[in-house]
Amino acid sequence: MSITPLPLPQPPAKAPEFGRDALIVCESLVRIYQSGSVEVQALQGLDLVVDSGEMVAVVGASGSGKSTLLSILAGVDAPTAGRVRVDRWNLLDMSRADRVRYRRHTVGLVRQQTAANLIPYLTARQMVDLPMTAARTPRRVRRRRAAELLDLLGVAECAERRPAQLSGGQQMRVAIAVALANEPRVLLADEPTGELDNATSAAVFGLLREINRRLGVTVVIVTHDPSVSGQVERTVAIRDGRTSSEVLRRTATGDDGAPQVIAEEYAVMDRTGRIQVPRDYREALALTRRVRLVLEADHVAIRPDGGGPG
Ligand SMILES: Nc1ncnc2c1ncn2[C@@H]1O[C@H](COP(=O)(O)OP(=O)(O)OP(=O)(O)O)[C@@H](O)[C@H]1O
Repeated sequence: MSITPLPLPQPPAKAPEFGRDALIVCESLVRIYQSGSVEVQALQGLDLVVDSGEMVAVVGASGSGKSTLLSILAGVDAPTAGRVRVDRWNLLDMSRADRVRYRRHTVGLVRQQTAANLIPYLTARQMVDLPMTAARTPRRVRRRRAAELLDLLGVAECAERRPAQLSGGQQMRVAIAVALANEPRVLLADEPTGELDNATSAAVFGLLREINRRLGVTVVIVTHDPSVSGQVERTVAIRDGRTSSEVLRRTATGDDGAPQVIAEEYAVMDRTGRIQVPRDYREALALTRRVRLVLEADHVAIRPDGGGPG
């Protein structure tokens, strides 16, 4: 029996470089931790592309590799293999001096425990001033910018207070102001609302959205809280150290003319064509080890194995 192959669309002569125009590109990122004789693969070939100006949430269960990813993007940790570029920096191959420059100017990091971001004996204004002093910003500019940032974050009245005199929400706002002090292109936040009550977390999210919109800073938030996807336009899910799916939200006009938020889930395909089929889909059709892929004119179908030698 002969099978007539479907005519395949012609690929472009030269495929464009993966994530060429993006601000953040992670490709096949691997991070292996060695603890004693045990190897832990925290990231197992993760792909992620974030465009300039985006606000993205990275969600995943505890241990899925979220904090590891953020530490690598922050220049605090180095990957074992793969490719990672932020702005013009190749994070896999960076001198010590460049790493300092990168951490000082390109990224701002807000850590998971609110207290870890703050210095107990400094006031809010002094803490925002510190990264600018390290960057040798003139005193006059530092003063003005610290006042502007504390005002933007809604904690202008806390400028002369130390961390112990601030509420959890105020501490987080000051920590964000500190992270923004040197005008980074990227703000990275690890569980920024993990220790806050619902109302305070909603307020902090609103602020992050405003910073993203008003300052044009690209924001990447890592959290185990799936409800966060309701707060951002794009949510990337990671599972077992790999990107598994993305949810995109957009506003469209419904039949009644009212605006409606539409959330669509996509599977993420890596460069070699691998995708992860969600467990509920696999279970619904009893998809197991072997499936049939069928190329149709405008889609690829995955069908259960019809039998035969196993
Ligand atoms: N320094 C380290 N040494 C050894 N193993 C580590 C180290 N840091 C992380 N791991 C392991 O790597 C895996 C991923 O950890 P990571 O902290 O990135 O996950 P996470 O998704 O941020 O989890 P959580 O939500 O609990 O913070 C886990 O199995 C963790 O135990």
